[in-house]
Amino acid sequence: MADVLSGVASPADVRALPEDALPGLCEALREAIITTCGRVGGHLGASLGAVELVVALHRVFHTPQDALLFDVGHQAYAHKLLTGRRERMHTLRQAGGIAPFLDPRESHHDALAAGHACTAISAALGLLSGRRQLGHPGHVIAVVGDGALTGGLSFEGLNNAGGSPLPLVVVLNDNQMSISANVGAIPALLRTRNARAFFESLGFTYLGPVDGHDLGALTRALREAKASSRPVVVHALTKKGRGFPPAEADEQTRGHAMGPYEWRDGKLVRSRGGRPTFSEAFAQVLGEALERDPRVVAVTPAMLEGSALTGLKARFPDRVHDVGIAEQHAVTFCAGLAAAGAKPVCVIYSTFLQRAYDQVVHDVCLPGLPVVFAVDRAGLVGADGATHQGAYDVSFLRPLPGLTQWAPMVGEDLAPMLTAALQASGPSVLRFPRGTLPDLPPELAHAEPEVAGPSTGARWLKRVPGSRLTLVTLGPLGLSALEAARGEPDWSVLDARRAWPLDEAALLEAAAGGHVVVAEEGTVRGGLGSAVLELYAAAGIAPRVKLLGMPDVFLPHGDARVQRTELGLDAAGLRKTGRALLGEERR
Ligand SMILES: Cc1ncc(C[n+]2csc(CCOP(=O)(O)OP(=O)(O)O)c2C)c(N)n1
Ligand SMILES: CC(=O)[C@@H](O)[C@H](O)COP(=O)(O)O
Ligand SMILES: [Mg+2]
Repeated sequence: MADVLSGVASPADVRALPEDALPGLCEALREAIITTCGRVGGHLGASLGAVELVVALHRVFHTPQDALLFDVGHQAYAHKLLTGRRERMHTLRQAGGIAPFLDPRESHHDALAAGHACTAISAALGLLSGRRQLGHPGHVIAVVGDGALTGGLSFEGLNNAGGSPLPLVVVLNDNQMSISANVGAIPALLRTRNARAFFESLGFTYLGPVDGHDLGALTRALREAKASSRPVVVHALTKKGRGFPPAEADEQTRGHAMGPYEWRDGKLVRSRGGRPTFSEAFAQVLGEALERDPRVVAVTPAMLEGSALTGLKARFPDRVHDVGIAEQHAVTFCAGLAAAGAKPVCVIYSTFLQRAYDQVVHDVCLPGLPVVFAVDRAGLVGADGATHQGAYDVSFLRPLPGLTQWAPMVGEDLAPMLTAALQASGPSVLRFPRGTLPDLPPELAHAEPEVAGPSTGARWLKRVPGSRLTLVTLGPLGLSALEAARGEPDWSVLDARRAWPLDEAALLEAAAGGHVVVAEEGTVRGGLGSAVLELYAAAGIAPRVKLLGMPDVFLPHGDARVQRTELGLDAAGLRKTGRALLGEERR
């Protein structure tokens, strides 16, 4: 089977295959996807479901002359395998390896980069319009999921495309799943005859529904779409996880994303256990808040699973809202809930909050509504790479008047910070990272009331009278700083606890020794470190300050722990920076 695939180095080879070789090609692609994800993890379910679609697209269209755009890009492993990346597929999502999503810098068969959902239709229409304006021929095809049709950006694209004469091809890959089961009215409509009327009324020719695993039917529909002189939608019905029974049977996500060790010897092994993640610990305290106060509600834009809210959704079906891939709506919906007197907690990944910036500014902060943003995946995210890094939330939220930004260091911080946020009269953020909860270090184990205490200011993790240097940190980095300061008798460590507003008195005290290192897992530019420098400038003092964090580049995929070390954010790196800062002065 693998032999069919090894003879395919480019889409031209796919087109050259006889029709009767295609089922074997699809089987080989599935085998390669399952093996790759088994070894290194990845977006298994969506890629398995799109195998026939990808093969049919490459049979009918000719990339790169024709531009093929996949929404998000998580369903496109077959496309990667058919476009010259097969031999490097084992490096998927690892440092220096094949990218998690699509990127023209990796292959000229990838028309545009993505990673966030709902961009494909707008991007494809822009590409087609630009190509036509510049006299370039070629078709442009946007492959979008049914989940993407819960997002407003997709509809902005459909509105523009349906009113335009350009022959954009939209392939709707409808598997009735987002990450979890898809939600809302539009996915329901897609399974009725009204789907045709819906797209036709938006100005598209509608082809389908077609069985998205029937190569012949798909190829015929795509050929018809290719011949169209108007915008056209090909509606393909697919099954997420197709061809891998454990993924097909996974009722929660149909194998949406798998860790590397979850499939062994043909069996799915869910390698759970160990310490809970920050998301799970947050869901636990959120559950307690939901129990305690009937006004509390939780809102997620399509990330029930990743945000560990599936259990809460089952327990509080009417108070945990999955609103679809609709970050802007999620935030403004929370504004409405808060205006009604409810206490909304918008649980949202840092990277996806970017899409709802105006809603945070205009709908929540400007009226000062008490919405709580639980900002998950804040900091390095690892394998998902540049599109998903939680790099910017502190920097883009810090200028907003009245918004308090909490950063728990340990799991014990979550409950008091959530309580403070729920009691506040204005908006708050709690930012926490991807990954498991850290252990309490011995220094703090005995001081639990202080660690878990209701203090609203910064927290001295180590306070040495007359210290020469203070490590100021945000979130779990406080633990690395504490480790770095062990054996350094004249270093103090201050956990800022909030990125904004600052605990000015504590931070001015931190500067008294003349040396300050500020470390955070967010972009250095505009982050906590910048805020500390602004404070010192306003106070007219000039300690020697070194800022550590995420640099001024888009950090690619890789192992987050390794990246943390490379950025000098582990204990050894912090110690080295502190010593260098003191050493520079000696010289
Ligand atoms: C703006 C944004 N929000 C959330 C996500 C997380 N996400 C990635 S894939 C996905 C589900 C997409 O569903 P669909 O478009 O139907 O594709 P499928 O996975 O079913 O093939 C979600 C919610 C994202 N990538 N971008
Ligand atoms: C493609 C996408 O956006 C999601 O599937 C994302 O990869 C989930 O990330 P987590 O694994 O951190 O939940
Ligand atoms: Mg889907």
